[in-house]
Amino acid sequence: MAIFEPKLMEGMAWKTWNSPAEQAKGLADAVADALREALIERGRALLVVSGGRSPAAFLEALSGALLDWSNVAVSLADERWVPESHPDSNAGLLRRHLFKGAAAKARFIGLYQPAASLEEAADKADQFLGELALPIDVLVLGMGDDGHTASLFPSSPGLVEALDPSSPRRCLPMWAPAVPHQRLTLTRAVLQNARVQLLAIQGEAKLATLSQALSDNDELRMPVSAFLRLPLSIHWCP
Ligand SMILES: O=C1O[C@H](COP(=O)(O)O)[C@@H](O)[C@H](O)[C@H]1O
Repeated sequence: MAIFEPKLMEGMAWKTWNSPAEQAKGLADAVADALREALIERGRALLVVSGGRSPAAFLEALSGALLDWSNVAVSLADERWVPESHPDSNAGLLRRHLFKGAAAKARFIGLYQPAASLEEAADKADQFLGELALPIDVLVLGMGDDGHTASLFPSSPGLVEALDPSSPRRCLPMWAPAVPHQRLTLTRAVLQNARVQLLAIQGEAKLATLSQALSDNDELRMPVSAFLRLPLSIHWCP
């Protein structure tokens, strides 16, 4: 199969894996190495991962990594506004696939907050996320077919504020076109300073979306564009 690799900014890294299983293992190795480096340099590490369907195998592989999980804090790039017991909860995804064995010792700082409205939940999450020792050491982003990343959705009210690189907000409410519509996202201001930035995508449709985002460079139409620069490494598999 001829693999088409999109034209990247000079220095940005690209890795093609043969299968989702190889991608999951390779990504988990890269993340574990970066966490080990942070633990050596700072004695602690902050990992932020994405939700959705595709990260399950990667999270499983990462849960087996040999590292000092008791000094690792884990948070989410975005969350659906549902409690952890809900099947769509990203926190629930982490509980099922990452926080097992030694990785259960990691400290989880989630985004979900019960509240009367999504806006109030985002305000509460924003306060609570003050506990994060920023900057993020390792960030693993995903991407939807519409070019959203985290829960930075092209059609959502509040997107301009969430993409403001100097916003004082850590978390904002967002509206997704797919259920569950109500989302909480980390803002670009927090995400953009991650020391190690990885984007994991699978399939030809996402490759086409990524190529479009790289050529258009229009953050409001495809918010992933905001992150398509150094130090991002992109991991793709068919
Ligand atoms: O809704 C979401 O979708 C994207 C992509 O998810 P995937 O399962 O198609 O890889 C994800 O990155 C984002 O965190 C999530 O909330």
